[in-house]
Amino acid sequence: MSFSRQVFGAVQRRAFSASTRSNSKVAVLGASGGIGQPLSLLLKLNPRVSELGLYDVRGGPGVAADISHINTKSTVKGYDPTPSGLKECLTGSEIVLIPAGVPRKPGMTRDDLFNTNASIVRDLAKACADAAPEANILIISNPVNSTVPITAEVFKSKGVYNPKRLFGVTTLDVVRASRFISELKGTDPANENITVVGGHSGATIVPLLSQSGYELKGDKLDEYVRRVQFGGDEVVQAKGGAGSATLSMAMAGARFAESLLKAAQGQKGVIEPTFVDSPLYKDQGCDFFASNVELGPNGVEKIHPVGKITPYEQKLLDVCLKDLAGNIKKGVAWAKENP
Ligand SMILES: NC(=O)c1ccc[n+]([C@@H]2O[C@H](COP(=O)([O-])OP(=O)(O)OC[C@H]3O[C@@H](n4cnc5c(N)ncnc54)[C@H](O)[C@@H]3O)[C@@H](O)[C@H]2O)c1
Ligand SMILES: O=C(O)C[C@H](O)C(=O)O
Repeated sequence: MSFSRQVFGAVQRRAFSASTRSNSKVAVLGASGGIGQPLSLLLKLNPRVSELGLYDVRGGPGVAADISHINTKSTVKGYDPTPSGLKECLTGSEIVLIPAGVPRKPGMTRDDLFNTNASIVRDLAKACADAAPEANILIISNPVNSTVPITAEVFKSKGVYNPKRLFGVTTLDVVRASRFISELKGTDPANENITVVGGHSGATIVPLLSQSGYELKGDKLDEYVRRVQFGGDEVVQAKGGAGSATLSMAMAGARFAESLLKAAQGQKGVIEPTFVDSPLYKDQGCDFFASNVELGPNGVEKIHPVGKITPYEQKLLDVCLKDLAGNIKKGVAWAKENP
């Protein structure tokens, strides 16, 4: 049963019927924010989650108190920004989602967030490496192309890096690519699943429409690709300085967490696009790359190659790899200089 169906079922039936393991603790770091709150709400509605830890530099216990009244079985606890609060929130977590950090304003690129968010993610990664070294770490904070390599460096420096358990969440790009093609083709977006590879910013986002069997030509194809690559900017503009995508991101983050939980609980063939430590383009300076990844009880089970693409898509990929290599290099260098 799909997650959205489970959510609606939960709300309507007041009880969950899913056969689930009872020990999946999930932590959200940045739980009071624009993404953190709806993401925590969706996780509370997920019967696969037994315990929710909600941490933020401000307001974690308030959000937790509110969400804890929802009549699903999981327990919820909020944590304040004390060293013991963060440690307690993380201890025993199977999944840690990190949407902590500042969002863009109009005119900014995701890379403009680097100076603020790099240290936020580094410090939270240190706490994760100490208190939950075996958890699946899901990085949402931008710029994802750099914050994921920063997290890897932190885990490496503490001797606990497991490349199979670190994920940059790029699900929103696939959600958008699927929704936008359904608008053009008049199909049900729930049945679309467009492959998107690369990274998570501008030209590093590469939708592979040809693999879905659809064909767009000329300006129509250019416009579609541009909309997928710059969908985030659409929301930033529309919010006029009040932040970036939060609700759609919460849905995407909850979907990815659900997929990891399904895979951990024994379901086979769970595939999600995600930005991981990947062999695919290491020879071009990209130690991390988003492609379809089969998930399993140990995190990354199998990284799928990009597959057959058109000459048009190859050009997009070439531009992507150049930009992405720079973003990754920047994150690694910063983490080494700012341990
Ligand atoms: N990966 C994606 O597809 C994607 C999509 C949308 C947004 N984002 C990114 O997610 C991040 C959060 O966006 P938002 O709209 O929720 O921002 P927001 O400002 O609404 O919320 C961020 C939250 O992080 C908290 N925070 C800041 N420093 C912290 C720390 N050291 N420890 C714990 N919490 C801390 C803040 O108190 C705040 O509650 C941004 O960097 C944004 O660019 C990524
Ligand atoms: O656009 C942003 O800055 C937020 C996020 O990365 C998005 O794709 O919506």
